[in-house]
Amino acid sequence: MTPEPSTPLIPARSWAIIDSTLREGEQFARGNFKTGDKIEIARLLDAFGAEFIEVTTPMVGAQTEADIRQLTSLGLNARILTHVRCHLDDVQRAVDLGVDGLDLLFGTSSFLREFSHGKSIAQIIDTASQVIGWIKHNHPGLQIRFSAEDTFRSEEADLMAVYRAVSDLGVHRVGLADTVGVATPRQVYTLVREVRKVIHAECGIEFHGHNDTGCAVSNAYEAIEAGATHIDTTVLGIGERNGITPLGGFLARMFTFDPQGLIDKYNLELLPELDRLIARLVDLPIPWNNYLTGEFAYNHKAGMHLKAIYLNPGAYEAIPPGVFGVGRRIQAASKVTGKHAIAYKARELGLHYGEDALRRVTDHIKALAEEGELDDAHLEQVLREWVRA
Ligand SMILES: CC(=O)SCCNC(=O)CCNC(=O)[C@H](O)C(C)(C)COP(=O)(O)OP(=O)(O)OC[C@H]1O[C@@H](n2cnc3c(N)ncnc32)[C@H](O)[C@@H]1OP(=O)(O)O
Ligand SMILES: O=C(O)CCC(=O)C(=O)O
Ligand SMILES: [Mg+2]
Repeated sequence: MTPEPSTPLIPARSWAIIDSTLREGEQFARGNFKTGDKIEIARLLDAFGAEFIEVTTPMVGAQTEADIRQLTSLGLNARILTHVRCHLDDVQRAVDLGVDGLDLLFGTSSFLREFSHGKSIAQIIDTASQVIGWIKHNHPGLQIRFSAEDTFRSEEADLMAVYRAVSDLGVHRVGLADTVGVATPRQVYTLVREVRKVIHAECGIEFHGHNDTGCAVSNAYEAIEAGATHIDTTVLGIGERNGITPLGGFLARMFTFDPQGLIDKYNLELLPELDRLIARLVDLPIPWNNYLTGEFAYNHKAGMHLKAIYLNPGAYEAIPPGVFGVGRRIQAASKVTGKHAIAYKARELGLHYGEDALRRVTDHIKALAEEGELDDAHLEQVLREWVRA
């Protein structure tokens, strides 16, 4: 059963995922994928239905370059993009690897202009013009994206000059990157609206958001509300520092607006497998409170919740877990349980109590559970003994 969409509806067809597990994810502390891992990740993302897969720059080295060739020869439906500096050397090394597009970037904040590459805004625009001009002339079939790294600590006038210039040069997308995860949802919304005004109508807008202040999912959502067309994600949110918008969290957010649109576009039931694959490869557990797939993401415990959950799970679930291939857990035998949950459990065992007996057995179970949850066998034992008593 899918819930009624809340308003406003944001159609899932209005945006696409650029999954960067194979690029931003390689910048995660534990991200060090081998060739076989990369193929496994790419195939599963493709089976899931990710529209784009972003991979690391071939400038990393010969192995990465060979891996990109392998990935682009797999015949995936997902388009493969490589993330490269706005430099002719990098671009020329990337164009013959079979990729569908290049994600160019240049830092525009004073931090990155001073401490990363040392270029002024005029020099950035000049270099972008040479690099983009070269790609369009020599490889007109390639998609080009230009991103202003550290967008949200850049001067708005500088950003508008850069975005207008690259849009005039014919890029397919511009990127806004919250590189240090400092942007608020309102800032993201406002800036995307402003960028929309200075770029061509057919130019897409991509958002890349880090999660340092916990806003990566909400910022991605606000970007879309304001007109962004592409969102960068990684599986489990892995990336530099504490990562970026997690694929699962983003899907959970967007599902509430257009459930059927997501079901039509993606094989959502593959999400747990994706999360498990990345958790295994980075040798970390899936967090207990992970969106949708965490061990307790669908755990129901309090008596007031349980009464309603048994009647209709939608009472305490925004998203039906089955759609994402996960199950719910009913924790009926805790100190915060109630008589409805106990009656339900008893009925499952073919046991029935009168009103008084139900109250007493419930109170007995609550008291026992003061020391901790009763497991299923213990609960069954108590319920059966109570009938005999
Ligand atoms: C926010 C982000 O995630 S951005 C993406 C980050 N991704 C990566 O760094 C990819 C992996 N990186 C690497 O393998 C290496 O850093 C390489 C191959 C790209 C470069 O390695 P090195 O030549 O040894 O340089 P190093 O990494 O120390 O320094 C970065 C260089 O990139 C330059 N640079 C930084 N941003 C840009 C840009 N947008 N466009 C062009 N050049 C840039 C810097 O000026 C510096 O070059 P310099 O030494 O001539 O000043
Ligand atoms: O290229 C981009 O848009 C994003 C680069 C990046 O990883 C970042 O700025 O955090
Ligand atoms: Mg990043």
